[in-house]
Amino acid sequence: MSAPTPGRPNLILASGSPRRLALLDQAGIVPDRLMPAEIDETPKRGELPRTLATRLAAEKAARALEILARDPEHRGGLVLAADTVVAVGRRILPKPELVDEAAACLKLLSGRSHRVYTGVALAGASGHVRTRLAETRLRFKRLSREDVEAYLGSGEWRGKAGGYAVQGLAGTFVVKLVGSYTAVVGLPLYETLGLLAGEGYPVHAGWTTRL
Ligand SMILES: Cc1cn([C@H]2C[C@H](O)[C@@H](COP(=O)(O)OP(=O)(O)OP(=O)(O)O)O2)c(=O)[nH]c1=O
Repeated sequence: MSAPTPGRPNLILASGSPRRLALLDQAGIVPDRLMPAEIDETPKRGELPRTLATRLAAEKAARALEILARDPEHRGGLVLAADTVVAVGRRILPKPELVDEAAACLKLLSGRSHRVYTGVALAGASGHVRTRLAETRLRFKRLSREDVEAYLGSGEWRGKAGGYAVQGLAGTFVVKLVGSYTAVVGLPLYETLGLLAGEGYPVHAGWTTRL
């Protein structure tokens, strides 16, 4: 995807999420390759939301590494993955595909505080996986019937953790956000750049003039 820079490790983004790619781009980082990783995202019995987000991020990175290991063209590199979980207390909300599921999420989030946990994982060339977690607390306004109906009609909830996307229309629901906005959208940039820098990735190399 980008011309390789001498001495820079290859970066593989183990994600099919256009938002994660856009967030990396916002940080001036363009991955060399995309390798979405399909894994079972079912929570374990009694698993805490924060544990789930970290575990799934690590599993996505490990799964992409496994696939890459079978590719003779692949010469090591860093594999980055993330997972976002929305929770009210210990209750983990789904990524709705059906309108009824999305309506149930909005009902639960209306007028309340909830937390968004985004785990980010970076597998180094040796296969060792490091993880970081960003926890963000949000409070939504009390949603009116019109809010809910209009939002459900927008379709923006589909496939999003908790049935909303803060970067879209649901941004109008947020009364308060404490933590990382980029983590809510899907990739915590502070934590991600920390992991990349720790593996020797030149995180500022793409910070050229942008006018
Ligand atoms: C809460 C919230 C989630 N989301 C999205 C981010 C993620 O794409 C999705 C959570 O699902 P994830 O399972 O974290 O990610 P994904 O399956 O979409 O992508 P991949 O595993 O290939 O990386 O919800 C938003 O876009 N905005 C938000 O405000």
